[in-house]
Amino acid sequence: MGDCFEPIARSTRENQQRHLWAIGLEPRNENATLKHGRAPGPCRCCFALSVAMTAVDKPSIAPTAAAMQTDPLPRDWDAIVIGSGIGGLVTATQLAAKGAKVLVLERYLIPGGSAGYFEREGYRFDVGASMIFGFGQQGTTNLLTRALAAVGQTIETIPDPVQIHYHLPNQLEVKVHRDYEQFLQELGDRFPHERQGIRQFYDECWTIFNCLNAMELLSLEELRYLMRVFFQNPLACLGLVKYLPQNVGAIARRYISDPELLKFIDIECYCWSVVPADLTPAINAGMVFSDRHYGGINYPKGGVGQIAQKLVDGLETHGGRIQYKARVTQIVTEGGRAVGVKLASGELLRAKRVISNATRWDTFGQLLDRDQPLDEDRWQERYQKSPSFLSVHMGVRADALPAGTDCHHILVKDWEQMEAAYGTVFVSIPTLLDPDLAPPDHHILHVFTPCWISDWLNLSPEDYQAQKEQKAQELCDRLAPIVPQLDAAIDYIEIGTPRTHRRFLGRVDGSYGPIPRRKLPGLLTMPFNRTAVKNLYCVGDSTFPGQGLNAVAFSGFACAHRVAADLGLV
Ligand SMILES: NC(=O)c1ccc[n+]([C@@H]2O[C@H](COP(=O)([O-])OP(=O)(O)OC[C@H]3O[C@@H](n4cnc5c(N)ncnc54)[C@H](O)[C@@H]3O)[C@@H](O)[C@H]2O)c1
Ligand SMILES: CC(C)=CCC/C(C)=C/C=C/C(C)=C/C=C/C(C)=C/C=C/C=C(C)/C=C/C=C(C)/C=C/C=C(\C)CCC=C(C)C
Repeated sequence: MGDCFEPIARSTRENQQRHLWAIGLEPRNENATLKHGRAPGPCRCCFALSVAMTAVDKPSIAPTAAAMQTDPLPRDWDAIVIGSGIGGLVTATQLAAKGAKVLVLERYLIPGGSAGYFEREGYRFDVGASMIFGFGQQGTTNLLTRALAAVGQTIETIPDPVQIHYHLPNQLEVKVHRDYEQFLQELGDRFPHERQGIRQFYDECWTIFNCLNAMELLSLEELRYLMRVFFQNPLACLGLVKYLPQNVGAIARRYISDPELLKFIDIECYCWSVVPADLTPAINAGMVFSDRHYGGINYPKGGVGQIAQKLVDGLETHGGRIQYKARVTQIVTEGGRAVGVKLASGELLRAKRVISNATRWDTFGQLLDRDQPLDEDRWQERYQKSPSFLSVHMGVRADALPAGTDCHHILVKDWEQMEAAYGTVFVSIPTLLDPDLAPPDHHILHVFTPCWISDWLNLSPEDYQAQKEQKAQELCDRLAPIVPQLDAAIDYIEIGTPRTHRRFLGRVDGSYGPIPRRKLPGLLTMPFNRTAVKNLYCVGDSTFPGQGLNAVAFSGFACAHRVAADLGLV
């Protein structure tokens, strides 16, 4: 177990490369199952480490060589960021680039949160989805490209020619091609009577996207910025004002009446917002439905985990620091203002500003040292936790995949079940884009489906294990349209449940994020970054504009801008 217990002396990069994300180690590592007689995969040292992390909670700093030569930790930070999800890291890097002294505290061993990775037996698995927006080269909505560039980093990416291959009820097979016209043609061929409505609907989404993509994207809580963008681009601003309170379902029904096509628009939304079109904000739909054809879906070479790693590299070269195995247990306030945080080790760290990348439920329900502010009660009355996921990570023989298989798939058997637990199946095969993530002649298959943590509580270890295996088998059986002989081709399999997501991502109930309890006015009721507690900010998917890497990157840009303005740095 020595290997993993030496991160203090290692560079961040080495620490991360040695790490194995412990998704399958819940509650113990025997959940990893290998077929074809290879020895069980997860290494004992990492199991020990994951246990050590929760049991001992002894923080360790994993500085780069450059950072190791710098001074010891300052006593007073300009900003402390709780959590190194992409929202937290974009905030931290933006602040560091503006000259702030920033410390990121991460409870886990590597950065990235749901955009992290883990390695087993020569496979590098993405913890979350592998469908990445925000890596375009033009406009202003390419927020991942921009966040990296701001701290001198770039990532090689691989373009995905098809965003999603849908396998839907009534043999509705549709591919969302990167080429917009090809996509419209294919969908129109299936619904020829709606050809015009289809174009009008998606074109209106482009109108939204073009407004966003024409302006600098910063904090909507900063009046000087709002005035500047308004004078620079009044029409785009007014366009966004118009769409902010709208959901996309109403826009779709303006142009489309075929009920099956409206169901298709629902799954187009559900697969990233986890709610149907009537509950999905129009601005987010405008982003997703257009950017996939503009900047495109691009996979980072080396896996999704590269994004967080490069942001950390950029943070450290700009004087920021990150501390791993540093679980924050309390946000400390004095006189009603946030003044610092307490770690599980008992250490108290002070900062002028505290920024939480944990979910709002965790931030205000668990971490804040005083009663939850009334604003949060109101927010919880409007938004609820989305389900979590059952995730099956597999290594499979390459010859099992038919030629021409696409990277991302969605399967729904029965429209009535689309929103039900286990109703929609998501599939990512990132090795079709980056073969280096698996051993030669093998692929990674990440299959996941929404489900609630309540299904996985109060089970004995044996029942928990048996339920995992049963549900994973049911999921695999549903993959026949994509991988006909899957069972015989599996080389490695590991199953994560909502409990795994809760434990290793630190997300309440393993939730994917907030979803509206009922129809709300678009994005209008999503909170920005400031909170009711002075000097405490939130960032990530429980802030405007919600889930998604590009969305939380926006939230990071906005949060850093607001904090920098409050610190007098802009
Ligand atoms: N394809 C995609 O678009 C894609 C892929 C992966 C992830 N995602 C999205 O990324 C979004 C999540 O990003 P995010 O930035 O909001 O957060 P996150 O949940 O990914 O990261 C939060 C981080 O905070 C850490 N943390 C939580 N509580 C802590 C505490 N008390 N002390 C120290 N650290 C703590 C966690 O360990 C984690 O690393 C989700 O919306 C998800 O959908 C999208
Ligand atoms: C001045 C005046 C008067 C006024 C003002 C107005 C204004 C300016 C306004 C503004 C606004 C803004 C800026 C807004 C923004 C927004 C944004 C940025 C948004 C974004 C979004 C994004 C998103 C939503 C994304 C998402 C994504 C996702 C979630 C993804 C996911 C994925 C998955 C999960 C899938 C998977 C699948 C398979 C596997 C198949």
